[in-house]
Amino acid sequence: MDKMITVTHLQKTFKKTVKQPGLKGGIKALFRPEIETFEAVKDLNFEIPKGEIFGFIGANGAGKSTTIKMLTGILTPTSGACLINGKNPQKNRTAYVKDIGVVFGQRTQLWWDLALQETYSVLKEIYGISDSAFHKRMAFLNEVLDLNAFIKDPVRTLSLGQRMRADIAASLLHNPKVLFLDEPTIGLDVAVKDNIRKAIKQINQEEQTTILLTTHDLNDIELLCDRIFMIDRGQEIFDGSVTQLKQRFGKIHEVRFDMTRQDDVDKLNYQDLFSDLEVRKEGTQVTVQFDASKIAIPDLIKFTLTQADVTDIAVKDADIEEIIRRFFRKEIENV
Ligand SMILES: Nc1ncnc2c1ncn2[C@@H]1O[C@H](COP(=O)(O)OP(=O)(O)OP(=O)(O)O)[C@@H](O)[C@H]1O
Repeated sequence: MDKMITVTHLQKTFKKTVKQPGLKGGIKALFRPEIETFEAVKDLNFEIPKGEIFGFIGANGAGKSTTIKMLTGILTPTSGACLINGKNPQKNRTAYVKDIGVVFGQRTQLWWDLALQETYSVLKEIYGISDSAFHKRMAFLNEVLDLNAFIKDPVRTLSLGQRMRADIAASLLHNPKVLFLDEPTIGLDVAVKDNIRKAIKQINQEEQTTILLTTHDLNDIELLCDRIFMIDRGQEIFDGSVTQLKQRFGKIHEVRFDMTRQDDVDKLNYQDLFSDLEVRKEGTQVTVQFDASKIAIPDLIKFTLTQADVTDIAVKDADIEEIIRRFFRKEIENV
């Protein structure tokens, strides 16, 4: 398969001035600053084939943004290299930006006061897109992202979900080969997240766009990513499929039941009906961790309610931080 992104021995070191506490420390830092180096990205190596949705995952501060900034040409690596569609993002900047689209979920690249369609017209000029190519492209993006209902509205009046769809369309207007999506479903409600995911999947399948996706949402990971690459403190800790991720780090869906009677808790046996789940009992609280592709939540809840007097139910999915904690717990256990 064709390689679209190649990252070799990529490193980024930041220099920070260390300031001792107090006025004396402040003055010393001013005249004789103590410089500390901090390795935000350490020796990353990966290859992404054309058309893959690559989940780039890590806890806060792991080094994801720093890596994306190097891949998009905003930051220069301290050492190592990245090659995207055969181009070096730092060297072939003008040619390179035509190959990539970037969406930051927390920030918009759209002009706040312009109507959405005017924004697209401006981008058309910036990218030098011909009239016919532009109309064809807009028709496709309208179909996938359903922009028509709000395309005449100023960006500032759009809901967060509409704005995200509008931002994704803007990043795809020039038909890039690679799309960088940073937290595309952040802050959206479940139904809207679902729409965005469907659109991302459709674009990837119809156009073979290579997508590098950063997300803290495990449903994004499960439903979208062909492959997961996890980093912690700038270093790779996992590279594999979602199935391998689950095998290695455990189940990611969790339901917690609060029960009135200890007796019920003691008698409760999920293995009667279900296989492949993990049950933890603590006093009158029972926590079940399971794989949602094998066990449906309503079945699990129905079974529990027929077996025990339940006062509270909480459905909670493990988050990235929890998965990484599990990773380090396992590492310690295996020492
Ligand atoms: N310009 C900079 N100068 C100094 N340190 C920096 C700079 N940019 C990032 N860092 C540090 O590098 C580390 C990695 O940051 P980065 O933003 O890449 O993490 P992240 O994985 O994207 O986190 P988040 O999920 O919170 O966005 C952090 O400890 C951060 O404080």
